[in-house]
Amino acid sequence: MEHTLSITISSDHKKMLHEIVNCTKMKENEILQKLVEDYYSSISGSVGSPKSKLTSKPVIIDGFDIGDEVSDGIIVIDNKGIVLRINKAYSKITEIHEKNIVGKHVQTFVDQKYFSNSASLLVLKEKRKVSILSTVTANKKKVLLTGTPIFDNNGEIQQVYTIMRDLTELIRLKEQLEEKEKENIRYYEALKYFNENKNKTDFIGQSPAIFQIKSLIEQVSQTDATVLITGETGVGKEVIASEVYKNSSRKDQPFIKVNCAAIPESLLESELFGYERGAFTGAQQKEKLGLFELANRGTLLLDEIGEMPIKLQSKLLRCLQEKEITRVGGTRPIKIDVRVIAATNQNILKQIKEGLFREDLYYRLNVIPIKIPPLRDRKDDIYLLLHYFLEKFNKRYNKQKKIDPETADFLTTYHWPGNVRELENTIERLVIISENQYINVDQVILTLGDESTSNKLSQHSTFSLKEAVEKVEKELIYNALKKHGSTHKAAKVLGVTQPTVVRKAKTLGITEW
Ligand SMILES: Nc1ncnc2c1ncn2[C@@H]1O[C@H](COP(=O)(O)OP(=O)(O)OP(=O)(O)O)[C@@H](O)[C@H]1O
Repeated sequence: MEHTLSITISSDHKKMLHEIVNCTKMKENEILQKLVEDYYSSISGSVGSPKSKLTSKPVIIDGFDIGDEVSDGIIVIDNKGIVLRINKAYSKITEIHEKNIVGKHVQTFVDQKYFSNSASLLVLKEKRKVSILSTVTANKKKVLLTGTPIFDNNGEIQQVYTIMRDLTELIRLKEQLEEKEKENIRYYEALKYFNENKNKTDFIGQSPAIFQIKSLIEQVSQTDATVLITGETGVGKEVIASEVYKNSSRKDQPFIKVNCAAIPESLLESELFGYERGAFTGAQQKEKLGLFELANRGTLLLDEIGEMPIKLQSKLLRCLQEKEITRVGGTRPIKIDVRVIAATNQNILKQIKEGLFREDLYYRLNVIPIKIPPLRDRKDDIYLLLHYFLEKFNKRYNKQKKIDPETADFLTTYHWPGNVRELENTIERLVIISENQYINVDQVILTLGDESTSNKLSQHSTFSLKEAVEKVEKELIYNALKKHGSTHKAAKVLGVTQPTVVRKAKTLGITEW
């Protein structure tokens, strides 16, 4: 049978109840229910009732000891600052055992730097309720302290009770929320960018460097000027050459690409300039058109121009200056109308110094220089590109893989020695091999490890396997600690437990980060 219990609360108790709600964030009826339960159990004499606690511990709030039932810490001091009692949660948060604090002056703990400051002492000084933020030194926990004075009938402070709320979880949630919000903004921007550029381009990027290159492309596309594109391998030199072509008035004419490094030296001349019938032993009966002639009225990309044999460079220079070519074995100059774009990942100026590249050809090619910075120097683009490739490969392999913010963060901080090509290959591999919907940092590390870490290590053949594993572990743990600042966060990122991080850091000699 159910009974309805009606409770009448005095205005003093109402005030108190209100403060407990404020401090503990429990609901009013939850607190009342708890009090009623305690009351009933006190009548039946069970341990933990207000009465039984009252006999062993000082009063906390007007006769009711709710202390051990709540998750917030509670400390009660008398008007001299001596600690009368703490609840279990207080011990848990501060890692101070009840027997080590009860009976001592609270100032001792501030002096010994257990806490950065004390709300209880402040209440004694200011004789009013105060709320402050403090840090528990032992575990760096951020806590919110709300100290409330209890006055006697003469208006003197009798006791102070302080509620300690552990903000660690709250801060973590707040950080997570902020990260999610940032992620949403980035997603939104990436989506907006894709929608705006969907049908326009395969050239992704909105870093300041890429913006500049885009506006340069717009300007040079309208001319026939020779363009020299430089940058490390995989930065997108060919992509940019295509953009110049697609934006130019020659876009409906041929676009021919030739990799000067891929064609044997003996064949390159005839590939580029063609040959006349019977020009050399083995030449076919019929004449052959070279790539310059095939690209007539269009655009020719001379990729890896730095690899062009010096002998051929003078012929190329003549062709660019005279706008005509002579086939191998021929004497007749043939007029051509070709826009030349050259690309290289070599340092041509160094090659000039070493006598490997003609200076006059360099200046002839370098009319419009486009220098593409490495991917690691344009972090804004990494984020866009990784989502672009994720979408591309999800579509190709019919998957719905996602990248969590932490992983995206990691990918933006990685140094990408192989630039966009390496990022593209990595995302493709991750989309294929990842078993979960979310691609995580561990998988990325393993995938990158396939190529970079293991390659780097295999070059150091003096390492034993154990040493090599330790080296990788040390690097990963150190980087995670440095980036995330705490063993807890590092453990989460590395997908191991926090004690494992602490233990491994110790054995690997990581003492600071
Ligand atoms: N800005 C970009 N947007 C989209 N894809 C890109 C971009 N830059 C590079 N890529 C992709 O990265 C890969 C490598 O690009 P690309 O071949 O143009 O590099 P590269 O600088 O010419 O390399 P290499 O010096 O080795 O010839 C290609 O698959 C290309 O589609």
